[in-house]
Amino acid sequence: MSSTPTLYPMIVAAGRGSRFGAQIPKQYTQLLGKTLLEHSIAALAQSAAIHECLIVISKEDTTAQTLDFALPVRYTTGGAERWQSVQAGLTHIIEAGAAPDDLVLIHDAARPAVSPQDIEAVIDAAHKERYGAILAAPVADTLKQSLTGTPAYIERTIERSQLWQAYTPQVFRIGALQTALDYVAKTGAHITDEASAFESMGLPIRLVSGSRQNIKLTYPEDADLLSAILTTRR
Ligand SMILES: Nc1ccn([C@@H]2O[C@H](COP(=O)(O)OP(=O)(O)OP(=O)(O)O)[C@@H](O)[C@H]2O)c(=O)n1
Ligand SMILES: C[C@](O)(CO)[C@H](O)COP(=O)(O)O
Repeated sequence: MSSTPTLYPMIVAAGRGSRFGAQIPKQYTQLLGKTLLEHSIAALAQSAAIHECLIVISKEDTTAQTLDFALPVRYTTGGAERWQSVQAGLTHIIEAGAAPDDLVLIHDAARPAVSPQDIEAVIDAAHKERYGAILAAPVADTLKQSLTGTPAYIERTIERSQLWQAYTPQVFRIGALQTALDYVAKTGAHITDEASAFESMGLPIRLVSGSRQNIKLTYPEDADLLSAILTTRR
């Protein structure tokens, strides 16, 4: 394992934002006068460990290259699923010369409120791991599982003492992530984060407890909450 692995940051911004329901992809929604994508890159720029970023965009995207980012950026085209966008970004990074033991940091464009402290905590943790680490937060609410059917009724409560909600950044060894995503492609597994690819291979990924303010803009009501959080960062 290299003594000083290089860190390759990537932001995934090739989604449609269908649950947000705007006319434009949610990464271009304005909060406090800037797009979500500009906010998320500015958040990465606050980390002393990050000096540039690869942005993964959809092939129809004509907006990203008109924006003003806080970091030097490069672009590559994403895929239909989020993991395929990550895989495309990984291929770009490997073709640019990354070594298998180097690290890739993957962050959602939809998470603009990640703190520099949390970014550095998950990077530090990944440096100590064979495979990687992710930001997450212990589940704080009582979780219910519903019966099938409408209206929804409770079937049972899920014991939550070992439950976490996963965030980004997620940071992995590049060679191991490439193998894990190839495994996902071969098995056709449906995954919503890269840690799941390692789990499907029985490989350990470290959980790093982070701020619950690192929310993802998913539904319309998330916009006011994120604007309030970002206002406190000014
Ligand atoms: N094919 C995809 C799907 C998602 N993403 C990115 O992954 C992040 C988290 O995904 P999500 O919140 O699900 O975004 P969308 O897929 O755009 O939202 P939705 O599922 O509501 O359509 C977002 O920054 C999104 O742009 C991506 O790069 N490529
Ligand atoms: C990667 C992620 O943000 C961790 O919570 C989440 O899995 C993205 O899921 P989505 O369904 O693509 O929003």
